[in-house]
Amino acid sequence: MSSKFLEAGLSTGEARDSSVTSLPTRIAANTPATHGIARNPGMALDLGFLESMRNVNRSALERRVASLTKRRSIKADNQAAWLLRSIACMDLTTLNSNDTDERVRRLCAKAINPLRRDIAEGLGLGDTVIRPAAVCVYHPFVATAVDAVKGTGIHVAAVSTAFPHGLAPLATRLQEIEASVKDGADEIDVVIPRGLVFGAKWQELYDEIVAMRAACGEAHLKVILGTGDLATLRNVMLASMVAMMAGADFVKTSTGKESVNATLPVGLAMVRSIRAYFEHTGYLIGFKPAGGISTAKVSLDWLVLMKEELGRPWLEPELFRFGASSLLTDIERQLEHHLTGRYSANHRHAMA
Ligand SMILES: O=C[C@H](O)COP(=O)(O)O
Repeated sequence: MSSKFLEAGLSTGEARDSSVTSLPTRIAANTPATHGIARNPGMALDLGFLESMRNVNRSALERRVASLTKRRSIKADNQAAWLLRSIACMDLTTLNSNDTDERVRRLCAKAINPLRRDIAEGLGLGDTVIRPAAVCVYHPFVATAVDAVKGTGIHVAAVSTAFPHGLAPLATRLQEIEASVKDGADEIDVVIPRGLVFGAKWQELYDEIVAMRAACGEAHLKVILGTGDLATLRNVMLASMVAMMAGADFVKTSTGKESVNATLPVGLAMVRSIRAYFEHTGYLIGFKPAGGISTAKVSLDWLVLMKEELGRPWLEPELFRFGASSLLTDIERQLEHHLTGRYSANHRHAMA
């Protein structure tokens, strides 16, 4: 397998339902796959635009998800290429109460060498380096992670705003962002206080996210909505839109700590908001489903959804990430199975 093969595996039209093609076609015509994506500057809060957003039909979204996930068939060789893409679009995460510097160093070591040598060799990767886009850690471990991945190109993402509930005073949350940036974080995952959504306090939510974006400086801002807490798909779409208007680089589903985390229908609602923002402003916003994504098969469903709904640019780490703590283990197992026809025990694919 060569890097050329990796690309071919993604461009052979595995997902067959192309009922929504206008955005992928337009973006493919104007946007290189990996470079030149202008950073979203945000815009003034436009309440009229929010009001004009149509109500979301949950069953229509569910039907669309079902058609995308049931009708796709990815051939075995291409499946390996897609799984490598899942790794490249991953924020390899540890967000546990018992995290330690040592655990974070092990996570970073895994990010640097995500595949066992025999698997990488079996796939014929040669000089092609496949690594997660970022490691994602709590603020106290940012400096450790920055040191551990230095020189590898792997980004360090920090959850820095009283994660996972976002309920500290705004000034405290902004200080935490500034401290993470100072310690070297390239990306900041912030979580919104969900109460602002229930109260339709869009101006307050917008102002908070604008302040967070300013505190990030050059670091990219991912805004976590905590979708499992937001009660309705309309709330999810409106909160996504407010976050993008306020300058989010990515919108992200969940913290991994809600009782319901990333689901495909909710993800589709957010992706449709990204589409609407693009149509309105011309800016491309990234998407990060996170929480409970632990199997290779489900990661393929997400990749197909991105490719079919938004197009090829959203199969790049600049615009798509999985937030996941255990997905890499299953992908490695599936790749081993692809090569040998056998599964080995999880402990042979050691994580942090
Ligand atoms: O942002 C990432 C999530 O916290 C990871 O959730 P997970 O442990 O369910 O994969």
